[in-house]
Amino acid sequence: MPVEEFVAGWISGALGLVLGHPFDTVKVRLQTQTTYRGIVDCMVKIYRHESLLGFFKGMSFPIASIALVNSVLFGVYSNSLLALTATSHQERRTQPPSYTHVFIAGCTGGFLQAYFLAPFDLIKVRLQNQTEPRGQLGGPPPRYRGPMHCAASIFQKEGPRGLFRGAWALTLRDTPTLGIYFVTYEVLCRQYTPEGQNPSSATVLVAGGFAGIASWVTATPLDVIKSRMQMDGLKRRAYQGVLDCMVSSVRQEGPGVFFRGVTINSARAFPVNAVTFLSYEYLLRWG
Ligand SMILES: CN(C)C(=N)NCCC[C@H](N)C(=O)O
Repeated sequence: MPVEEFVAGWISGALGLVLGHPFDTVKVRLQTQTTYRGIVDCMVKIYRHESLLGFFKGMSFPIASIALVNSVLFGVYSNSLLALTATSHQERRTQPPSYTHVFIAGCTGGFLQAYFLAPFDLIKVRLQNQTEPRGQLGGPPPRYRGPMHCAASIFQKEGPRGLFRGAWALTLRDTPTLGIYFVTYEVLCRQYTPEGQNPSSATVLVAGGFAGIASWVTATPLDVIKSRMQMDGLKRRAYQGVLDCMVSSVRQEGPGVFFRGVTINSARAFPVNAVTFLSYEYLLRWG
């Protein structure tokens, strides 16, 4: 099993993550809180009340976990393609796999990474939703003092299963959309690359960016539900499950609720995934 795919997935994911985290914080707030009038209002309020640091809340855990999560995604994707087509990463330029195989391998990667991602994503979302400024004297203390405290208090109150709150919605979000992610990337790379050659850096950047947008636009409805399920139960339980969360969100806020955060999700997705794919391709070519 080629391990370089896992290492390349880890490093490229970490680079993308740092770049996209401020956008991610704005997206999570828009999806789960009703106090913001839009992207700009949300950014201004975060900056005023919580300073620049407010945009980076909850980032340390994803950084620590990206090694595991992205290497599972890219490693499982590439090794599934190897199992389906018997071609390595290098051989795939001369013998390109079918889009059906790319889709199946992407879905497999997405399905497996969701279980590794679930507890880390839960902690990230809980910390991103804390609006208290850091270290302000006299103000109410935040519920969670940091990622470890957050993990420990969820574990204490709800047991190990509590750490997987929202995992089902996350799996439903990531399985098909990671198939779409890798298919979009492959279609665009093949479209703009002469046969048998490696795609140029510009092609990789554009294909990676659009793969990010296509997958996040289709992922947004379940992303909203996932974030709401993860925030549920802090005060009282509002939802019985994924379906109940969908129905009551639509009843209360209309069908537009499924596209809450789609603009910021797409704006974040382009640079994050352009950088992720560029570094992934280069690491594998040098490796
Ligand atoms: C639509 N989904 C869930 C994805 N495309 N997931 C792949 C993640 C890529 C990158 N770390 C990101 O956060 O955009």
